[in-house]
Amino acid sequence: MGGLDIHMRGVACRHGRVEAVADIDLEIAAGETVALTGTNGSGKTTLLRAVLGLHRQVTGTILVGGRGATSPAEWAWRRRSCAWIPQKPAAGRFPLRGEELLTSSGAPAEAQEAADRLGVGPLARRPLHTLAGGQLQRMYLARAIGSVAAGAGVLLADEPTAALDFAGQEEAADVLTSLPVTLVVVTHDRTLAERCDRVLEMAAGRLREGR
Ligand SMILES: Nc1ncnc2c1ncn2[C@@H]1O[C@H](COP(=O)(O)OP(=O)(O)OP(=O)(O)O)[C@@H](O)[C@H]1O
Repeated sequence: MGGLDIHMRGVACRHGRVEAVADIDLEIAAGETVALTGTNGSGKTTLLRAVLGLHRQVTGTILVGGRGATSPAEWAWRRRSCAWIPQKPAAGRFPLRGEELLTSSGAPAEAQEAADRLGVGPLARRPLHTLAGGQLQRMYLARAIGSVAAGAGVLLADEPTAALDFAGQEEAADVLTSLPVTLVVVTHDRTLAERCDRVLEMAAGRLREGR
């Protein structure tokens, strides 16, 4: 199994005066699949965004594949190494089309093939904001598959099955847990959590091992 390891020591994240994440120590081995569960607002999204450098008010140490990120070149490496399925797609200034999202994976042909397999290939010409929630999640999953084909060793997925129908949830769980990467998936979906090697629970910004 491929993948990169993740190391966190004393990680804390603030949103202004709100301490969203506190005192996180975590080791995830290369190729491990980890479900991150917990109450709403407990800091799960903030923690994933911190790994990607999308959240700036972060202290402590985060290493992916043994490498920290400070310089723009290091952050560029981190973003290539970590495929990302966001909870809410960023609203850009211009409507982004499906095929642009797929191309942003770094492996457009593989991402398009994955979109075809997931049943959203023909929708790739449409602006993303015109897709139904489940179609959009499938498009992001296809982009993540492209990112892995392009060399990402980690997949950070934020509630990737929340908008899917039952069959879609099963299919997405199969795809997510069989990719040759380290998976950290924020989810409230028990079936997906049960398929992961470890379940971690967050409450009020702190982490504990669920099983
Ligand atoms: N942009 C923001 N500005 C201010 N506070 C924020 C912002 N984003 C998140 N927060 C706060 O940080 C805390 C953690 O939020 P976060 O989105 O990380 O939680 P979560 O565990 O992912 O929740 P959910 O399961 O509901 O998606 C919450 O108290 C939230 O209100």
